[in-house]
Parts: sequence; C-alpha cells; structure tokens
Amino acid sequence: MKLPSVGKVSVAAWIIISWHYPCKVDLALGYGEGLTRDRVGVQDFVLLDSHTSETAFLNNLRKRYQENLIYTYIGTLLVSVNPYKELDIYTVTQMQLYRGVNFFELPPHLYAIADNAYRVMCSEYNNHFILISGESGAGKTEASKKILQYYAVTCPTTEQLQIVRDRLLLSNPVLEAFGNAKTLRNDNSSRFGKYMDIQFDFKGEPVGGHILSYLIEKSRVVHQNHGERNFHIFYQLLEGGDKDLLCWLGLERNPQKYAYLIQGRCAKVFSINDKNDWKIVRKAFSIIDFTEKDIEHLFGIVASVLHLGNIQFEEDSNGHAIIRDGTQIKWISKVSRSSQIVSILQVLSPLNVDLAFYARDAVAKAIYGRTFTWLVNKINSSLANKDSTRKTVIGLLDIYGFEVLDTNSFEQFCINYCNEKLQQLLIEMTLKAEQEEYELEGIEWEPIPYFNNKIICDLVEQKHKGIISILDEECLRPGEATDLSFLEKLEEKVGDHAHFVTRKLADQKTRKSIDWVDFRLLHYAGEVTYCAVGSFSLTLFQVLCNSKNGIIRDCFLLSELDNRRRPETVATQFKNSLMSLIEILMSKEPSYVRCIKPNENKEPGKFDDYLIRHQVKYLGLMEHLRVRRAGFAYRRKYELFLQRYKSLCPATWPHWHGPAAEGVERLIKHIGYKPEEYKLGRTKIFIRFPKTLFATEDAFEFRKHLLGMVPLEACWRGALARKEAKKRTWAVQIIRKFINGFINRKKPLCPENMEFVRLVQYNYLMKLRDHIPKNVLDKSWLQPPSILEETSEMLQKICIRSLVRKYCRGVTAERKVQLQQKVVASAIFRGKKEGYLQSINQPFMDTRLKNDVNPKVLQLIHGEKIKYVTPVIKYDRNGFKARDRLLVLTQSSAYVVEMAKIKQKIDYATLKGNGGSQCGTSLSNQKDLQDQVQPSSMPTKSCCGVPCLHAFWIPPGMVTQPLPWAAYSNI
Ligand SMILES: Nc1ncnc2c1ncn2[C@@H]1O[C@H](COP(=O)(O)OP(=O)(O)OP(=O)(O)O)[C@@H](O)[C@H]1O
Repeated sequence: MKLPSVGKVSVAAWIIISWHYPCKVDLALGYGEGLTRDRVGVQDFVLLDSHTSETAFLNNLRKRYQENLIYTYIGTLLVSVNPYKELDIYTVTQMQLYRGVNFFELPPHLYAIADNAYRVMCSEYNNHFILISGESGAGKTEASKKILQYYAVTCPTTEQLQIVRDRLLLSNPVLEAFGNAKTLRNDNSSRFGKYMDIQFDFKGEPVGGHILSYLIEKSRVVHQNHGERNFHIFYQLLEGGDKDLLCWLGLERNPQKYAYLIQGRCAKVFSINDKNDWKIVRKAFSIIDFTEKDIEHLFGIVASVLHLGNIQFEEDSNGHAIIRDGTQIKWISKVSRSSQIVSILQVLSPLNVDLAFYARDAVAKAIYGRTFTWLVNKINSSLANKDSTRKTVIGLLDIYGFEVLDTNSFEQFCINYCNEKLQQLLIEMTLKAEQEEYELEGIEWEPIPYFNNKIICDLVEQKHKGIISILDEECLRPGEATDLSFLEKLEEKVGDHAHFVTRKLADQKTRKSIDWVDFRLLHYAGEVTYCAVGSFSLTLFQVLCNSKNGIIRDCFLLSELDNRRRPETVATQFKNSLMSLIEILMSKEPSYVRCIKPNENKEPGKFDDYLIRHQVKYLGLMEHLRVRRAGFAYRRKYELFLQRYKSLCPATWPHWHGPAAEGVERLIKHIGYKPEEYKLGRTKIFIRFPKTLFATEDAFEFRKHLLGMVPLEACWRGALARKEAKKRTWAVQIIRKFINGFINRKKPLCPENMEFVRLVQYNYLMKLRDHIPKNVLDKSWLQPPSILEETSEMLQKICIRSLVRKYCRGVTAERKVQLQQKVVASAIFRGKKEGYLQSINQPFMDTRLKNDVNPKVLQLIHGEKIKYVTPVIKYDRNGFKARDRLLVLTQSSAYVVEMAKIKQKIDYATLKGNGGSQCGTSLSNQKDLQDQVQPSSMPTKSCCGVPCLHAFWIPPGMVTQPLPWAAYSNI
C-alpha cells in the first residue's frame, strides 16, 4: 500500500491497520539472524573488515545504493543517501514491519531510528531528538517528514487526537510554501531552520507539538540567483488562487509580471505543481485553525510584497527618488490595509534612486521575514497542548544544510555557522563524550583523533573577539559603518586565526579568488567566501508599526522601538537562538541521521564518488565509525542494569543484597556473556555489541511473560503518571463542566448544564433540609435558584400539606369542632364583618353563632328552612381536596351550592342587613339563587369511613348528628 500524500488524506485508516500490529519478539530467530536482513555489503559499517579505509566505506555505500538500499548504519547512527526517486520502502506495511522491532533485526531504515527513539522514550520516560543533517538537497526535509508520518501512523491515538496529528502533518505544507524555494541544489530547499517537538503523553499518544524556526532567508524575497525561484507561496498564489482573489489582491496570474519572481528566470518548474500545492496549502490553513481574516491578511501581505517589487523610482530635478507610477502604492495600501506603507514615499523622497530601491527591498524583506515568524507562532498555537500533565517529546531537527554559493551573503554565513554548531554538538555528544566516559570509567581505550571544529565556532561566536561581536560593534557604534570598516576590524581582531582569510591576509595564490569586500572562513565542511552585509532602516520600521493589517501590526511592535537597551543585531539574535537550541538538544537523548547527496544533478542512481567522499569526510563519518567500532554500543549504571534484568538470574532474583556491581557480574555470568562482549567500568557496565543487549532484552521479555509480570518500573511509572493525569483531567473536566453549566444554567436540561444543574439541585436540597419550616405558622422558605423555582414551589406545597396534616392529626376532637366552625365562619365573615379578625382566636361559645346567624338566611333556598349546611369535601382527579361547595339540607331536599355564589347572596341577605332590613331585596332575587343551587351527584371517594360528606359545621340546634347515608341518597 502506498502512502497517500500527507497534505490530502487523514491518516486514520492507516492507524487502524497499524494499531493491531503486535510487537515482534521472536527469541527463536536470535539477533542478526532475522529473515529480512538484507545481504548487500554490510548493513552496519561497524561490521566492515577494513573499517579505517575510506574507500571500503564508499564501496559499501555504493554497492548498497545501486541496489536501492539507501540506508546503512554506523552503530545507531543512520547514513542515508538521497535516491532521487520514489522507493517502495515507505509504505504502511513497512511501517508495521518496523513497529516495536529491535533495532538490528531489520534492514537499516529511518523507521528503525524513529521507532527506537519512541520505544526508549516510552519505557524510560525521557526526551529525545533526532538530528537530521547533511548539505542542501541531501534529503533532510524528506527524512523528517517520513519520521513524522511514521509516528502519525504507528503511535496509538484517539479520535480526539486525530486533529493534533493532522495539524502536525499539515503544518509542513504551509511552512514549506512560505519557507521553501527552488534553488540550484534542490527544487524544494528549506530556506529556514526548523526544530519540531512532537509531544507524547504517558500512553505514548502524540498530543501536541511546537516548532522553532531559525533565520529565514529573507534576501530571496527580493533577489534570486539564476535558476532559482522566490518562495513557493508567490507562485502558488498566482497559479492556484481563484480569479476573485487575484482580482481583490490586484494581481495578474502571469508571474512574469512581477519583478520579484523572475530574476532567476524559472518561474515555472517542471518538478513543481504549484496549482496542486496551493490546494493543499489552502486546505491545511483550515485544519490548522487559521481564520478567514488571518488568511485574507496573509495573502494581502504576499500580494503587497509583489506590488512593492514592481515599484519603480526615477530621479526628480533635485536628484531625489520619486515613484514613477502610483498604481502599486494604491494596491499595497488596499490589500495590506496599510496606508502607512504609502508614507514610505516620504521616507524615501530625500533618498537617491539607488537608496530608494534598497529601502523598498528592505521593507519587502522585513515584512516577509516577520510574517513568517507570525505564521510559525500561529501554527504553534494550533499545535499547543493545553493539558499541563507531564509530556515527553521527540524533537526533529531539520536545519538548512551547509551551503556554498557563488556569492555568499550574511545568510549563508548564518547557515554555515549553524552547521558548525551542530557538528560541534555531534562531537560533544558522541566522539568527545564517549571517549571521556571511557577514561572516567577506567575502561582501557586508545584515543581516536578527530577534527574538533570548536575552533571555528569560537571564531564566529566568541564574546568580544568573535566575528559576530565585531559585526555588532560595527553596526551599533555611532558614526557610519561600512563594509570596509567592518573588514578592517575583522582583520585587526581575528586576522591571525588559522580559519580566517581576507584578500589582504591571503597568500599570493589565494588572493586572486578573494574580493576586497570579502572574507573567507575555512569551515569544517570546506572553504566559503562571504561578502559584507547591510542593515535595516529604523524609520521604515516605525512606518510598519502603524499598519492596520493585523499581521503587520503584530510583527512590528512599536514597543521594540521604545527599548532603551542596545538593540540586538540579527547576527546576535541568531547566535542566541542557536545557543538555546543547543541547550534544548543537550538535555535530550540523541539519534542521528546523516544525509548524503549523491550527485549535483538530482539524478537517480548516480553515485558521484568525489562528491560523496567529501561529505563522508566532513560529516566525520569515518571518525564516528572508528569510535563506534572500538567502543561500546551500550552502557548502563550497575544499579539500573541490575534492576531491569535481575529476574534473569536466580542469584539476583527477586533481591540482590550485595553491591550492584557484583550483582551485575553474577547476572551476566549466568546469562553467558562472553568476555569480548562487555567491560565493567567503575560505575557502569559497557556492552560492546547491540546484539548482546538485544538478546538480553528479549530474554527479559520472555522471562516477563513466564513470570506473568509486567515491566515493573515502567508499569509503576505508568501507573503513577496515569493516576496523576487522571486526577488532573478529572479536575479540569469538572471545572470546565461547571463553567459551561453556569453559562448554560438557564437553558432547559441538556448535556452542557446537566452536571451543573444536578449540583445546584443537590446543594439547594441539602440546604433546604436544614431550613425546612417547623410548624404551620412558619412561612419562611429558602429562596430557590431560578432553575429550581418550580420544584421549590411543589416542595413547599408538599411541606405545608404535611405540616398541616401533622397539625390536624394533633388536634383534639373538641378543638376540631371549634376549627371546623372557624373555617365556616371564615368563609362567611372574613372581610365582611367588623371585629371578625379579633374573634378568630376566641373559641366559639355555644350560643354565639346561633345569635349571629340571621334566621332569614336559613330560609333563602326555595323559601325553605335550612336544616344543615356544611362544606363538601370533594376529591379531584389528582386526589386533591376541594372545598368550594356547601351542602345545604333543607327539610325536603339536599343541595350542593357553589360557595362563592351563596356567599354573595348571604352577603346581601345577612351581613349587610344584619337583622333583616335588606332581606326583601335579596328574596326578590330568588330565581338567581335557584339557578345556582343545583342538585349534585354524591362524591364517591371516602376518606374516613363515612361517605364523603363531612360536616364541618352543624349549626347548633339544627342537625346535631351526621346524617346517615340514606339521608343523602336522593341528591
Ligand atoms: N528518501 C527519499 N526518497 C525519494 N526522494 C528523495 C528522498 N529524499 C530526498 N529526495 C528527493 O530529494 C529532494 C531534496 O530533498 P530534501 O528537500 O529533503 O533536501 P534537504 O536536505 O532538506 O535540502 P535543503 O537543505 O535544501 O532543504 C526532494 O525534493 C526529493 O525529490
């Protein structure tokens, strides 16, 4: 299966395949006997018979290259020769093959390096980096992309993390569009340095990333050598951008119309499909979280740069530069939203024409350079993992290769200085560190000479005496600095350095090849002649600070101008960023990929002996091989070694009580290490061959399965990390849910507010429990939150009912009668009879009501004398009682009367008249009353055994006993 282009397709499908691929542990095969080992030459230079011979080295490399075996090891370092053709070795099947397999079991491959770093990271929980180096066109960027793909496909992941992984992958096409260009050496040459951290959580899932970029080659924006192009994005925009976009930007599709795009005379390149790449970049933007506004601003800037390049100046009568045609300026101010750029005119007008062109280019370079930095920052925020749990990282360093051009400017100086630093790092971390360690540990060792390029690094970076310091002084000192004054200073201060030459210092023969404004450095990789440098105008900077284009404004902060401190020059900034990069790398475990460019013509199958020999030499591969060959592949502190492998020997398992060194001795004796396979140092064991270590590791794996245990320390660390991570994740989730819930608290119950509402309900109910009213008179009630208003109302009703029931149950029969009378009295008199309120607390006297009731009232219904009046208790469908009617019994009939209506009549009849004076009025209305008093069916529900009619009040002297059922049967 072939990998689809990373820019286009999500890798989820590959992951599903690889997810189930089991770890290969095949003890029966043994190391070095794997079925898949290739047998062309030697796959590890350490096995080369004449390991000191450069020719033998090249022969092996060539032999393998011709068989399309582009990878060969030197121990754990991978040498890669650019095939310049598609090989069938980057498929998902290949990835699966390498996943979880010990390093030397399979033919050398990038995947083995990537997998090894990953597995060590997971088991030892430490940070790693893979340094990919080599000259321009050697295949560094391709290698780093392939490693990234490998992790994307083989690492465990969740659906949620799919986005992170896609962003990691898709950051590449965007960065390449803005940071890569066609050069003579490479059609897709990275014109910036890149260090990318891939962050993994404790489960080994890729959860985020971070990119550091180094010094983009800004000069390319305004000038390209013959056969080279500007950055890809310009051509992609013109070729792929739709009509409307180009129209809005004021651009034409034809790149020949733009001065900044045609200096190399190769706007169209056979190997590059700008249209297609544009589509990938556009899609990538949406995945890595760019808003339409960001994109609009970004292309506004790209277009402005093109318009800037087309501005032409001519001389006015005073010899000052004036702009020939204002069209470009109009477009610039429109698409970059920066009318301030127009005010460059004022800045430029006192300049002569040459300086005006120079200033125009300086603006273009500065805008582009800073926009690139903005772009990287933006990508970083989309890759950022906000979870603060500890993560381990694997860093991929793909930095521009050593470069020698016909004219080498300040940028080449920086690129080559960077390569010196990385070479120095390699020396420090391998050759030097290794040999020092043997000495320290008392291991017998014959030192291997190697060229230490520290002397060149010092020449460039030393404080006060180095080239960068001298450049800083010249740039920042008062008075006008010129290229020549800078060169003079260099000659004065570093003139006697063995790796520095100028025309003045050179011997007769060399002199001819160095110009008066040049200086030459003898780098570890070869000689390079540099010409002097220019600087950037502060006034132009000020203009750009005021732009309305968000990106331009972000890129040119006015605060930078306020800085009273001595400003840092670009060279010093670069030096400092390299220093911190080295620091970052030094704290991690290294893996190395050394890329070799096989020929200058990008031709597949062509192995240029001379060119490759040169690279083998300056990459220090022979020295590395010699150290590897004489040295030891692996070393470990006794304690750690014993801790890991003690289960392999009965004497050390489960505990060894003596000194760790002795324990290790017993252990390796038991396993059967041969004397030539190891050495015991003061604090560490040194194992010469990887195969010995891997055999031990496999035996350990096997043993683990036998014992049914898991790797204790990894498991323990994993468990701790998991626990901590779980706790944090839980806390974060709760807080997040709470905030979300609070925001959505007024919405109907939904997943967003569910937890919050439950929590609020719980808290309210708990509080309510402690504040519940204690008796029927207590009317207080805890104020509910708005989401609980309805519930609270219901609860309050239930509570009151329960209190009332409780109260009623406690009422004596006598009091009950009193209350019943009071209720009826209330229905009749409340609000209508003076002194009623005062009478509430007074118990009724036997005679009182009798006196109060006007006898005429009792004759209201059909003129009959009322024998019995009582509220009817009726149960509705929900079981609630209603007491809105009265049962009225006369001598001949029973009536159910709506209380409200009869009250009305009673008002007229009794209360107002209170003695019968008005009663005539009322009686004249007898017909009305008749309508309201209708016979009703009997209530069917019973609440106390008696059919459901309760006499609350029996007017004294009328009916003294509840009537038997039969008495009502005619209702
Ligand atoms: N493994 C590979 N398989 C096939 N082709 C490759 C491989 N590696 C590199 N190439 C080819 O070589 C070209 C140059 O490679 P790459 O861009 O990776 O070089 P580089 O070392 O990063 O150069 P620079 O320093 O200029 O960025 C690629 O565009 C590709 O065509």
